[in-house]
Order: sequence, then C-alpha cells, then structure tokens
Amino acid sequence: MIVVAGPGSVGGFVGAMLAANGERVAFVGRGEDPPFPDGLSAVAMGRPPVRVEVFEDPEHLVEADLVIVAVKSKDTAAAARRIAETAPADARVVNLQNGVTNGDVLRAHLGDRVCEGMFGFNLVRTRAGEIVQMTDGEIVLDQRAADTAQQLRGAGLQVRTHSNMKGILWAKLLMNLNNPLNALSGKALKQELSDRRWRRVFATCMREGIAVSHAEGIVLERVAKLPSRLIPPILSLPNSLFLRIASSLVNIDPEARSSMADDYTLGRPSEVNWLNGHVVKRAKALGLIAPMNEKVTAAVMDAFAMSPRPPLSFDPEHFLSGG
Ligand SMILES: NC(=O)C1=CN([C@@H]2O[C@H](COP(=O)(O)OP(=O)(O)OC[C@H]3O[C@@H](n4cnc5c(N)ncnc54)[C@H](OP(=O)(O)O)[C@@H]3O)[C@@H](O)[C@H]2O)C=CC1
Ligand SMILES: CC(C)(CO)C(=O)C(=O)O
Repeated sequence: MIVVAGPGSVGGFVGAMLAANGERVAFVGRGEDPPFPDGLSAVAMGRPPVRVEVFEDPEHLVEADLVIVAVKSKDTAAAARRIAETAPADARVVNLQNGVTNGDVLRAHLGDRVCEGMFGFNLVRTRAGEIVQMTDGEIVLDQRAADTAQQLRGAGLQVRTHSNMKGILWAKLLMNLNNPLNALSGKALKQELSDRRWRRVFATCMREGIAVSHAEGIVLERVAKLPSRLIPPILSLPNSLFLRIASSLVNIDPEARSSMADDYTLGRPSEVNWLNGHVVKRAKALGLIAPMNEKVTAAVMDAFAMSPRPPLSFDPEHFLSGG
C-alpha cells in the first residue's frame, strides 16, 4: 500500500496517477476536512484526465510499504511524528517537498529510510476540483528509491534517480527563489518572467543563493534545461535576447503560478522561510550576505500578514531600487 501524507496538489496528483495505474493508494491528511470532497481527478500534461476513488484514513499507514510526503514545510514535523507512530518501521519514505531542510526533519523522526525527491513541475487545483499539470518537468528521486521511480514511471510520470540529491535539491531551491516574486507580482509566471525587471530581481536572488550553496560545499546538479550558474546572466538579458536564448524558461502555461502565489490566494501561510529565508539564514551563518533574499522575505512576511489579503501587484522597482 502507498500512503500519501499531504493530500494537496502534489500529493493528490501523484496519488491519483499511481492509483490510476492500479496501485493501492491511500491519503493521510490532518484529519479535519475531507481532502477531496468532490472526488479526485488529475490531468497530466497532454494526457486525458484520470479520476480515482479516494481512501482517506490514517489507519492505512499501518499497511504502508511506501509513504510519500507532500505536506507544506511547516507541517513536516507533525507528519513525521504520525508516520513514526503508525507506519511499519521498514516502510520507505519519499519526500517530495520543496526546500533543502525538510528531509533532515523527516530523518530525525524516521531515520535513514527517508529518500529525498525533487518535484519539478507546477500544478493547480481548478474550481472543478481537478489537479492539473501546468508546466513540463520531471521528478528526481534518490537512487535508493529506484523501485519507487519505476512505479511513478509506470504511472506515466517522467522520473530519474540521482546519487547527489543535495545538489538536486539546492538547484531546485534556486529556482524556487522566484516563488515569492511570482506571488508578489500578482502575475502568472509567464507574464512575470517576461518582465526583465522581475527577472533581474530573480537573478540577484539566485546569485546570492549560488554563493551560499558554494560556501555550503554543494555540487549543484542540473534541474532545468540550463545549469544553475548560467541562469542569472541569461535572466538579466534584454527581452529580445532572453526570449531567443531561453524560450524554454517561459514555455509555460499562461495561467501557471508558483505554489506560493496559490498559498497567498488561498489564505495559507507561505514557505518563504524554507526558501529565500533559508538562503538568508545560511548566508548569515557563513559570513555572507543575501540582501535581495532578505528584502523579498520581509515583503512576503508583510504581505501574508495582511487580513484580508488584497490582490498583490508589487512593482519590481521596489526591489531594484537601493532603498
Ligand atoms: N503546488 C505545486 O505546484 C508544487 C509544490 N511543491 C512543493 O510540494 C509541497 C506540497 O505542496 P502542495 O501540494 O502545493 O501543498 P498543499 O497545501 O496543496 O497540500 C498540503 C497538504 O498537506 C495537508 N497537511 C497539513 N498538515 C498535515 C499533516 N500533519 N499530515 C498530513 N497532511 C497534512 C494539508 O491539509 P490542510 O490543507 O488541511 O492544511 C494539505 O492537504 C510543498 O513543499 C511545495 O513547495 C513542489 C513543486 C510544485
Ligand atoms: C514548479 C515550481 C518551480 C513552480 O514555481 C514550484 O516548485 C512551485 O510552484 O512551488
């Protein structure tokens, strides 16, 4: 039995794809509202929708051979405790969260059976309750989870395994440094990334993140069509050149937004402290500076603290001007 801890966009999508391929899948949430009250359907890019029956019951954890963790970062410790209490001690745990520290939290509760994963594409939950893949992309799993990779491939997902998951997760973190910019801009990803001023803010966040990753001794792996070190100079190019050289970076559904933009709209907390905030924290610890990530983190904290939350339309000049 495969148990998905975190029946949201990522968990629901992966769980639905696996169930549609004949795997036994159950979902474990916080136990409050049913996660998919109107049923669960997922739409992988270029494929017909799949609709599956949902089993939601924490008791299923007792039968788990595999637990896929897809909660938001703030909920990792609670999910880990539940898994440690209920799942068999030899059940594999695969972590699909963003950020580079959630795996450590899981390992503190669950030991070395935790395998890291990188979930490299964007999903939205439509009003009709479907979870739809909005950007092309792959999943990368720790090479120890080769059989899980095989199950996911069988379900029609693009998956590879890797031995240097730290390098994969840090490279993904660098891409996620745009999540708050996308939320603050109030625009879809494609529109935001078509504005050179937002790309320059993103490029600066990435440069700071790359410096931190080097000081951490991380060997960055490739998670996009381009290696991380080439992305900031390319992001900084004028539009005409950028669109010619890096069309793949904006080859995304015109409606796609980052998961942090969705969190803002849905009134949820942000993961900024695990993304840009983590770069700031590690920069300080390593004697470096990360002023752009610091400014972005502060803006997100202020924006998410507003109640009610108005639509956002930050001006990128707010970040580019010296003040
Ligand atoms: N959405 C996307 O496109 C992408 C997301 N990611 C990353 O994947 C991770 C999951 O994101 P996403 O799917 O968007 O998040 P969602 O908020 O859609 O889903 C998280 C789910 O976890 C549930 N949950 C909360 N606490 C617990 C708990 N203790 N045990 C079990 N379930 C719990 C939540 O319930 P409730 O709502 O009741 O709190 C919710 O159903 C994040 O780290 C995100 O950054 C990575 C790539 C793309
Ligand atoms: C796929 C990507 C990078 C899209 O921004 C993401 O990880 C997210 O939305 O959290």
